[in-house]
Amino acid sequence: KIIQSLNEVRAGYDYVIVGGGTAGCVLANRLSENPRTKVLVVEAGGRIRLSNAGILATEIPFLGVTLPGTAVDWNFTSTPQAGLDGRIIPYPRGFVLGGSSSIRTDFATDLMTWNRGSNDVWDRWARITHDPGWSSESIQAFYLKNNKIVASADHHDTTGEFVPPAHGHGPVEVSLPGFPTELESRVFNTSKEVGGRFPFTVDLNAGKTIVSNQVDIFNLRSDAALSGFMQSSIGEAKRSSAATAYLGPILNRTNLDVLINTRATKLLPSGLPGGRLLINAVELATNSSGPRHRVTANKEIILCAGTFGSPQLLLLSGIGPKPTLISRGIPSLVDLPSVGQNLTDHVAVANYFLVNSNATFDAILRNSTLLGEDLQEYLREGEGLLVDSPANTQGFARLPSNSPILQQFEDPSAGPLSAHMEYIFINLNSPFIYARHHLQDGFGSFGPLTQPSEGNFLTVLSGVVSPTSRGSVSVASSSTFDDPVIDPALLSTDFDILTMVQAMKDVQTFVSASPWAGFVIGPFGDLANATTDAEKAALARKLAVVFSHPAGTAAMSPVGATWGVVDPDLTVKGVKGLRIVDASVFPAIPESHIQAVVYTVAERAAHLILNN
Ligand SMILES: Cc1cc2nc3c(=O)[nH]c(=O)nc-3n(C[C@H](O)[C@H](O)[C@H](O)COP(=O)(O)OP(=O)(O)OC[C@H]3O[C@@H](n4cnc5c(N)ncnc54)[C@H](O)[C@@H]3O)c2cc1C
Repeated sequence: KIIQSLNEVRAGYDYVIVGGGTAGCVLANRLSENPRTKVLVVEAGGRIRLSNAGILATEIPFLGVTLPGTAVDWNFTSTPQAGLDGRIIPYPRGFVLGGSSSIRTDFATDLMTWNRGSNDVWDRWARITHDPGWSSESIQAFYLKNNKIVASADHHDTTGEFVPPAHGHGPVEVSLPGFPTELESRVFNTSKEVGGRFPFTVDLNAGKTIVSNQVDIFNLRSDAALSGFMQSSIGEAKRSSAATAYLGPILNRTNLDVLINTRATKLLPSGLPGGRLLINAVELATNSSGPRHRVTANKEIILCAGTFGSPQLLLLSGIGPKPTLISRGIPSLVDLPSVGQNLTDHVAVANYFLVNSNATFDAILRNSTLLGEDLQEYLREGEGLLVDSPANTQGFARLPSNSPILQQFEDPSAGPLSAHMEYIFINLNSPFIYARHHLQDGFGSFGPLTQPSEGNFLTVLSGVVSPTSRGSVSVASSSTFDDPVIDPALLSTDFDILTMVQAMKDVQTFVSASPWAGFVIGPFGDLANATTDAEKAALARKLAVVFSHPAGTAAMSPVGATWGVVDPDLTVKGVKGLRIVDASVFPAIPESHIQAVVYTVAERAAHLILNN
């Protein structure tokens, strides 16, 4: 059940899970399957489905534009980013049950994209950690356990649009795009026009995100006249989050308590059995000056507080680089230099094109009355503009094997099945709305630019998915109620900026093909003037933001390694009784969107914990 008061917390549980986010909800579900096992989840944010417009918006697929800085976001920001002309960028993170799988923000970055990661991604993890349990073959059972394909928003026959055995029987609902739009036909016709240069993959989640190693490869469906191929975590026109898929259905278990609006403020040690620090209790508080409460775990404490929250809690508890701890006045218990290091994220730039159409969704984004009508329609009939995410085509590409970039730098990708670059075409998915509002695509406000007051737009996001930039997360004080210091060091390497320039050039090449003739008028704004590589690089630094995929700050490494934070079984090095399960443990960022990878890690973690 959900509990809201520290007085309702039992003195002890078998497992205490810190963070009711994406991974935390998976563990809450799996670890409480046995009714004799008592589980507590502690979540800093609140619950879903409150009578609050902002929280309602967490469920509605299209509303990527309505939750800037709301109560469901931690509202973090980065440090000034030298690679982004010194800009400070917003860093959204879910502050609600379901965590980051439950939120979206005004950057339209949350498209609920569902990517398993190529086989290379997992096989590289197995190589890095020396644990074959992380190989693509081994993790497949845990991937199949977390998701299933459900009907798309328009309930069309999706036979042939995905590979059924590549999808499972788990609680997260994943669907193909519903209603076709004119953008898709242009994307697919471009693929057909250039033929072999643009091979396609029927299902990006069947092991390969790349089908051959050439320049400008977009993984497009050759026969996709009726729908696109981006898979999204949407079911029955609603976001399928860790909260709705894993937690909601089991809240009646009497052995599970979910304490909301409460933070874990510190991990409490209780001795040094066998020379290893034993952590078996957590300190909890509802505000910075309020009383502290202690709760004990008989078996394990599992940190699922995310890429920023988990290292923050380790540091505040004296587990991390000794010099940092000393400088913050925190007594050092375990000197683990890698805590908070290796922060990696995917950087993205929105490429805007002016289009010759009055059918984009720009009008609706400019008009709160129209958006209000659509919300009413969604609530009344479950139909309309808001039923789908605003993007249905996704492409991944490798740099050409003869690219000067690869001659200059070692290939940072996981392997030939993985990409260096990604492209997303932002459009609209509902012919119903098309008929009503004459909308098709538009200006996805993604980054520092706001929507112009007039004009119709196509937005193509280009991203670097194999970045070599590495940043860090740290603490400024000894309190969990102070924000962590987040420095993703975006575009801080030559590889990343050169690859971003290549991605931006690819986008322009692609929309210059004949299917876009008469539709794309030309690049909009600064993109129109950025004709040289140097000008494109400058524009990237001016516009780039993150895809919100931070990872790697408590990375896995082999048993006995002097680097890394957790062993391959996700137990914290040098500590007993403590595991970390969330995106912080990724030893390398996948070359794809990462929520499905988090779910898969969490399913394997549950298996490891229960078989301990
Ligand atoms: C705006 C946005 C858009 C995204 N879009 C996509 C997408 O389209 N596709 C995709 O694949 N991925 C996407 N992602 C990334 C993906 O959602 C995350 O990588 C993933 O959900 C992270 O899961 P996690 O379990 O590591 O952390 P989270 O889900 O963030 O969970 C951490 C939880 O811990 C809680 N917490 C933190 N500190 C404490 C504390 N001290 N005490 C108690 N609780 C605490 C937090 O409130 C949160 O609920 C997006 C992320 C964001 C923010």
